[in-house]
Amino acid sequence: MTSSDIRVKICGLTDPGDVAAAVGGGAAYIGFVFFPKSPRHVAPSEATLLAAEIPPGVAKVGLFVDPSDDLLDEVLEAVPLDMVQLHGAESPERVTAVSNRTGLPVMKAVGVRDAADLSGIDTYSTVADLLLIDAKPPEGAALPGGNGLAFDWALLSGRRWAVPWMLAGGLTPENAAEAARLTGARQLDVSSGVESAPGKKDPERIRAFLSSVHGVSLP
Ligand SMILES: O=C(O)c1ccccc1N[C@@H]1O[C@H](COP(=O)(O)O)[C@@H](O)[C@H]1O
Repeated sequence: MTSSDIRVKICGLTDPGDVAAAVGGGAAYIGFVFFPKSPRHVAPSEATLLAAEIPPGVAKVGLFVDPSDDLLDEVLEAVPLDMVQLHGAESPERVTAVSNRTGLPVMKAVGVRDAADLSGIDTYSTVADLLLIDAKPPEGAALPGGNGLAFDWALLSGRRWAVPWMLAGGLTPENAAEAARLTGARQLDVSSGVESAPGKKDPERIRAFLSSVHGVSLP
């Protein structure tokens, strides 16, 4: 077992006070949601202002769901993103195309409900710079992520991929350390677990999440 600091992404920020809580608490990544159906959606102009509060060394991630090239261009013109997160049904070819178009590292989300879904992770490990292993949304869900739903973490036990990966789905300040220990994840992504209501981040929960994984011993 080694004790190491886990890198955390706080996703779906819409408010400068929440950005300050995330940065002050040691987040490695801040996520902005460019998906109008999400309660965490921000316009490019809003994200520009929030991004200005983020110091170098903390990565600014733009979350997109099956984005058009026009949307990618519009956002990238306004917001100095460091990474693109693709959270829709993008094919491996589309992941490569987005990477080439934006010139940014691409993190591809893969939904997991049961063991049969694990092959999807292998598929994207050859084209994405980072994998985001998230719970599959419930049937008919309005959002493909950000549902506060966890999957069976034991499915990932002992599994490794050729590229770095991040664990997401239903993480909270209460379960994040256990999730990291069980899966070996060295990076975690959280959205609804640090909110007081959908789209309303809670700075206390952001700080609690970040301190809960400090110094966790990993396999
Ligand atoms: O947060 C959203 O609104 C969202 C919308 C569309 C796709 C993904 C979204 N969020 C991502 O979902 C996972 C898990 O979120 P949660 O912690 O279970 O609420 C996370 O990667 C977010 O980046």
